[in-house]
Amino acid sequence: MSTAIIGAGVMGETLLSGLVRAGRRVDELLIGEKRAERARELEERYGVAVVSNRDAAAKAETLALVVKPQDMAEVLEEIAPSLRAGQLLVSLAAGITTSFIESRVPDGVAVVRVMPNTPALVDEGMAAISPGSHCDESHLAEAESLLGSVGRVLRIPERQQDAVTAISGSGPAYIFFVVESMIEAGVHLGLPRTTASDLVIQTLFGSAKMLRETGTHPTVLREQVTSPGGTTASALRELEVHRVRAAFLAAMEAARDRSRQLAEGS
Ligand SMILES: NC(=O)C1=CN([C@@H]2O[C@H](COP(=O)(O)OP(=O)(O)OC[C@H]3O[C@@H](n4cnc5c(N)ncnc54)[C@H](O)[C@@H]3O)[C@@H](O)[C@H]2O)C=CC1
Ligand SMILES: O=C(O)[C@@H]1CCC=N1
Repeated sequence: MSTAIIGAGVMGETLLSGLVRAGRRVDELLIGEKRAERARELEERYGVAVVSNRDAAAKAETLALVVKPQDMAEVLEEIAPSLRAGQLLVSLAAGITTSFIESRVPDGVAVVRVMPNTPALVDEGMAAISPGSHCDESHLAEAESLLGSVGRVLRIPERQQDAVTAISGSGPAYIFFVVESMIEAGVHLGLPRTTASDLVIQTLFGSAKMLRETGTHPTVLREQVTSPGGTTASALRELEVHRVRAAFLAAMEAARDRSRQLAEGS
């Protein structure tokens, strides 16, 4: 059973490397990639075959579509003549709906929409998957196995995908932004950059592990750190004064709205 990845940029390579780590045979993987230099790089790095999108569509049973939303219509136009009923298209593109894809491919081609994220690179990804209208359990299971090789997978109704994109799809960027900000603040407080960086990264890792392993609500965990009249209370007051909570709400609404716009091709 061969699987093709069309579009091997950041997310395409993340998926490819995860499949290889999970033990998928390289001769069962195909890549379609527009940039010749990038194609060569991946051939050298993974020993994987880079073929035309049409060949990938003709040969693979499952195709992961990992191009930008703005390039999706062009790719579908290119591969549609080579597709046949029974194949599975797994789209990882933000905003693009299953109906957008289904209306551009032959009847009987199954479509699953996925929102992955980059922590998949270290097998700690979070992916949300939704079935299109011609999907059965075997298609969902195949998409689950594809994304399950690089992290957790959740099945959700497609109407939730834009909100999911704003949380877990874009989410790693918010976390990295907070990390950058805390390191920079540490430098302002007089710490060497490497010390500040070590402190922030381990604090993030430890906090994430506490959330996952204790299952305790984040409010309770935050209260445990906040001694009455202490340092944390002083810091948190500043975050409230600077409306960080409201900023997250506005930021994530903007991401959700942008995901909706991408579906319209802008
Ligand atoms: N980067 C991320 O964190 C996430 C990205 N995504 C989705 O993944 C998709 C790809 O995003 P990135 O990897 O960040 O972008 P990217 O720009 O790094 O990768 C896109 C790749 O597609 C290739 N490409 C463009 N047109 C092509 C065509 N006609 N045939 C073959 N290859 C073609 C480009 O050369 C490029 O290598 C997007 O739809 C995005 O919404 C989803 C979740 C997270
Ligand atoms: O920024 C983007 O559009 C993509 C989708 C989610 C994360 N990266």
